Amino acid sequence: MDKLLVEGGRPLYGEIQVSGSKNASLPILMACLMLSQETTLYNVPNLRDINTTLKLLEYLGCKVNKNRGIIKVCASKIQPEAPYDLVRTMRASILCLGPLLAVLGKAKVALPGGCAIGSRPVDLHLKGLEKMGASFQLEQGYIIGTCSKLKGTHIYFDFPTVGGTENLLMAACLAEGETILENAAKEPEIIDLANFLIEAGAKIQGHGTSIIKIQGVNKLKGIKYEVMPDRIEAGTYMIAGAITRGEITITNCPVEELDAVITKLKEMGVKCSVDSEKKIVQILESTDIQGIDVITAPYPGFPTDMQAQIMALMCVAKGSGMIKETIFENRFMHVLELVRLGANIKLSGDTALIRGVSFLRGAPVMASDLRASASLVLAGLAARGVTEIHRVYHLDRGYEKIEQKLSKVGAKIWRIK
Ligand SMILES: CC(=O)N[C@H]1[C@@H](OP(=O)(O)OP(=O)(O)OC[C@H]2O[C@@H](n3ccc(=O)[nH]c3=O)[C@H](O)[C@@H]2O)O[C@H](CO)[C@@H](O)[C@@H]1O
Ligand SMILES: C=C(OP(=O)(O)O)C(=O)O
Repeated sequence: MDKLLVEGGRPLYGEIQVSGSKNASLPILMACLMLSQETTLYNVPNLRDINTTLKLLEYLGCKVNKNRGIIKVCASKIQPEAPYDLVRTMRASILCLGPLLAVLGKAKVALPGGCAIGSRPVDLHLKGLEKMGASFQLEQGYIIGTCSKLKGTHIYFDFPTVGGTENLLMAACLAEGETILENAAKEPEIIDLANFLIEAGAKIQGHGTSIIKIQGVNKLKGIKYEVMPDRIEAGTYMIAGAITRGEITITNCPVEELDAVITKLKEMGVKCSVDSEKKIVQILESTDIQGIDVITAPYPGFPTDMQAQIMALMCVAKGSGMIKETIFENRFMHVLELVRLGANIKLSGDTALIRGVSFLRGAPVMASDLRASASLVLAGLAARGVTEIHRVYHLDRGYEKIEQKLSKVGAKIWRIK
C-alpha cells in the first residue's frame, strides 16, 4: 500500500490550479446513462472514484473513451446490474439507481460503500423513487428496483440530501409529468448537474434553491459539457497556504461557491485577496491566525468536506476553537491522528474543542477517509520533521496530482509505493 512522506515546516509559495470537481463529475457521468447519444465531458479530474465510475459505466454497457480530462460516454445499450466489486469503494455509485430505473424500469445495485464517516443510509433515495412508482427489495446486499414508467410527484426530503436530490433529479427528467423536489439540497454540484441536464434537453427550474421543479421529457440528447472546478480541492489548498504561513495563488477557483470557507478563513485572520471574475484567490502571508467556532451545515453553510482541513489549521492557531459536525455522525476520525502529531483536541459527541499549540511534530499517522487524509497532509506540511501518512489510497479518491501540485509550490512531499 502506498504511503506519503511530508517533511514540514516550510512556507509554500506559488500557484496551484484547481482541477475539475469530483462531486460534480460523478453524478454527471451517471446522468450519461440517460442520454441517447455520445456525450463529451471536459475538465473531469483523473481520480480513483472517476475511474471506478467509468468502469461501472462500461459494465452497465456504455462505450467510454478517456483522453486526459476529456471523457466521452455513449449509452446506446445498457443493462441494469451494478456489481458489488465496483460499487463497494464508492458511495456515489448509488447514483446509477435513478437513471437505470428511468431508462430501463429495473436496476440491481449493490449497497454502496465509500468513506467511513457515518452509517450513510440511502432511505431517502429509495423513499423518493418509491413515490415515483418504483418498488424495491433488498437481496444479498443488492437493492433490486423495478417500475413501469416513473411518474412525476411531490417529494419532500426530511433532510436536504445531496445524493438523494441528484438521484431524484435525474430520474424525474425522464418521468411522466411534473416532479417537485422540496427541501432539496442546494450544493453547487447539484446546479452543475442540473445545467448539464438542461443542455441535454431536460426541463428543470429552481436548481440551487430548496424547491426544484422538473417536467419530464421523452428523450435527452448527447452534448459537450465542461464540469465545474472542485471547491473542496480549492479550499484545501487555501489552507495549505495558510497553515504554512506561505503565499499561494489558487487559479480556476470557484470563488462564489467557497463563500463560507473564505469567510471563516478571514475570521481566523487568514489574509486573502479574492477575484471572483478571474476565479483567483490569493492566500497572503498571515502570521496572526486565531481559533474560531465552525459549524458544518448543508450548502451554503460551511461544508463538512472542509471540516477536517480547517481543524488542522486550528491545531496551530492561537487560542481555542470549536468545531461542530452536524452532517455525519462519525466524521472525526482524523482527531486521534492529529493528536499523534501533537495537537490538543478534546472530543465530546459531535463537537471538537481545539486548543492551538505552537508547533506540531511529524509522526506516522493513518488516513481513515478522504478529507481526514487531506487534514493529515496539511498538518504534515506545518509540522516539524517528517510525517508518514499510511493508507493514502483514500486521498487518491479526491485529489488529482496532489504531490505534484504541492511540490510545485515548494512542499517536500513524496510517495513510497
Ligand atoms: C459524492 C458526493 O457528492 N459526496 C458528497 C455528498 O455525499 P452524500 O450524497 O452521501 O451526502 P448526503 O447529503 O446524502 O448525506 C447527508 C446526511 O444525510 C444522511 N442521509 C442521506 C441520504 C439518505 O437517504 N438518508 C440519510 O439519512 C446521511 O447519512 C448524512 O448524515 O454530500 C455530502 C454532504 O455535503 C458530502 O460530504 C459528500 O462529499
Ligand atoms: C465524503 C466524500 O466523498 P463520498 O461521498 O464519495 O464518500 C468527500 O468527497 O469528502
